Amino acid sequence: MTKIIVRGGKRLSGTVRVSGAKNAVLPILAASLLATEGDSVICDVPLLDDVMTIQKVLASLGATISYQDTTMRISAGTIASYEAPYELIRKMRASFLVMGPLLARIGKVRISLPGGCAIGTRPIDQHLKGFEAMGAEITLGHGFIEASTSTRLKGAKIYLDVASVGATENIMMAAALAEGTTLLENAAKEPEIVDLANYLNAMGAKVRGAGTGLIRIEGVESLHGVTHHVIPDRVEAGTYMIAAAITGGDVFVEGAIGDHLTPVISKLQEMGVEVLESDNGIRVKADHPLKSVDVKTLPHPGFPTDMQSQMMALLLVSEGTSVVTETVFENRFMHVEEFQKMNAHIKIEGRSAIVSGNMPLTGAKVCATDLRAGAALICAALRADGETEVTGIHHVDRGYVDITGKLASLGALIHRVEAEEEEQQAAEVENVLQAKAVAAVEQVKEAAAVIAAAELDSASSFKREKEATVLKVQPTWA
Ligand SMILES: CC(=O)N[C@H]1[C@@H](OP(=O)(O)OP(=O)(O)OC[C@H]2O[C@@H](n3ccc(=O)[nH]c3=O)[C@H](O)[C@@H]2O)O[C@H](CO)[C@@H](O)[C@@H]1O
Ligand SMILES: C=C(OP(=O)(O)O)C(=O)O
Repeated sequence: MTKIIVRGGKRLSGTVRVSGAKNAVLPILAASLLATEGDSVICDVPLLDDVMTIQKVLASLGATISYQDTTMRISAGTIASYEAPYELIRKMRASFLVMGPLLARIGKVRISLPGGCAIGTRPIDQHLKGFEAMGAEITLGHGFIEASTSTRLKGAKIYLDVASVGATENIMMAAALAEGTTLLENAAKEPEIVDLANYLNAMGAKVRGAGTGLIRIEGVESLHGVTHHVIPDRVEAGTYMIAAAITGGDVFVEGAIGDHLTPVISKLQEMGVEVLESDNGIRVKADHPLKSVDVKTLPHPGFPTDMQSQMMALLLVSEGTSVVTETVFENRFMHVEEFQKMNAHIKIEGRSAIVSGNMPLTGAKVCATDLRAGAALICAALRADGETEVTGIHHVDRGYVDITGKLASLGALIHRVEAEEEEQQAAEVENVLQAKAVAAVEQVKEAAAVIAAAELDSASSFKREKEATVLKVQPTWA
């Protein structure tokens, strides 16, 4: 089992660079399917497990992909299949984002219901409602969705019941090639939506209003490949800001954009953390004790649900009691049980967690129940007394580029043990034990031999004595 081992108590300092945003690059790579001409060149791609998964989905549909360092080149001139493979779609929620581009580009798609982190039920009704409004016929059965349209999709007025990030992105991509204008109301406003709109517009689309609740998309006949730089990952940046604050450290998070992190920055400042924004990053300085604050997750520009568990880790070591309320997903408190193994005192009441601050955290064996839970446990471990072993690392690998390397560069005592490495270590220990056992047997044998020799020696001297005696008592006639 792969694990990350952290010895807590080190104050972090130095500079850490943020990678490209996972939640921006995934829809952008899906949108590359819309380019009939020219290659799409995507720069600052974070090389994460999720990126590898979507790359495989695109390849299975007929796109050609190559990459060098963090630059990916996609050629989607030919789409060879309308069927997205089940094994890939079930692995990751964002792979469902190929539905909009496929419908718009070839008018047909067969895709399984998506998987992803177990943080709630995560329906896709708003995506489907949007496609249906644009003229797609949709059937559902046996865990699969089939959608088709005999003509080009038609622009429509679509009101989202919830400001869903994924539905906004999927509908925006489909509408980019639809006939006529689409008005998307109650759209999500996340920075990743704006990045996708910028990418689509560079490809030749006409998307206006991204970042507000009303997006207007005027459909165009075709789109072409372009070069695009992905925005920095605000959740990764926020995680390093928490890591700095929880250790009472002083860290410059290079590349972090203040405007994308307003709710996180303002909560940190309320707690007494010094946050200094500049053109090329954000510096975080903290001196304990920190004050407790209440946090409620909301769609952007509210406090991001993807930062809730990391924030909870920080609240565990602040003075007083805090209330953390999760309104975006109905089951995103699974990290609480793991924190409790580290001596955290947290009580869940409905959609809120009552967090007792100022608890001396202790190292423990814990498991990442989802991506951000894993990051939060690592943050708590940086502050805990003793050693913490975090398993469930495949979740963390979905969203953090080299988290151990980046934290170690800030002075954290952290390392990763790969499953094979662990097996190898176990085999080495077994070899050593076996060698010791063999040596012990040899020693026992040697000792036994010595004893036997001694016994033999005393037996022969006894025999010699006896013989001597016998000789002595021999009759004179012999
Ligand atoms: C790859 C990606 O970008 N993932 C992010 C995206 O996920 P994702 O796009 O899946 O999240 P959504 O914004 O769609 O989900 C928000 C809420 O809307 C509900 N909902 C969503 C769609 C739908 O058709 N019907 C419906 O009821 C969901 O169950 C959830 O309660 O936004 C989430 C909310 O900021 C983040 O936590 C994820 O990190
Ligand atoms: C929940 C997340 O991702 P996904 O939507 O891909 O499951 C996340 O990034 O925290």
